[in-house]
Amino acid sequence: MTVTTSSTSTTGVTGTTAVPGTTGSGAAGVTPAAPTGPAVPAGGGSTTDRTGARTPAAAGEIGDARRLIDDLDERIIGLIRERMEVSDRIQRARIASGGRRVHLAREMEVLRHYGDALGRPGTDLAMTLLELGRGRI
Ligand SMILES: O=C(O)C(=O)C[C@]1(C(=O)O)C=C[C@@H](O)C=C1
Repeated sequence: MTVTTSSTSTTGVTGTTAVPGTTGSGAAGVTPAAPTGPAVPAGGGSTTDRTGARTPAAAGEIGDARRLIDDLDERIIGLIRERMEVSDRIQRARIASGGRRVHLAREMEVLRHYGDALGRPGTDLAMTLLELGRGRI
């Protein structure tokens, strides 16, 4: 199944773009443009492009900021992978010494660290990082 979203550039050109992960084939997840959506949002107003902006200036700013976010996300993913490797190394050492994979007291420290820094979503993030490191328990 392919889900498409309607988009209209600030130049008024309307097309469709596949939502990532919803295409059955195609590496880039992009389907050929086929005009479907309205050129003007329901309820009036100016045109929007794929950023949701209503002006070219805002679209440019959002596009620039999204590139920064994509770069940050790539670095975050790299750090997460690095964390997983270090976590695996610790667990192997503990298991080889006769200990258990999981060390709950340490997990509490990690959860508190993220919770103190980022609040409840930080605790959730730490739970995910721990799961990535040692699997589900
Ligand atoms: O610090 C440890 O002892 C680890 O094994 C690493 C780690 C983690 O990913 O932070 C993973 C599993 C443990 O249950 C606790 C923490």
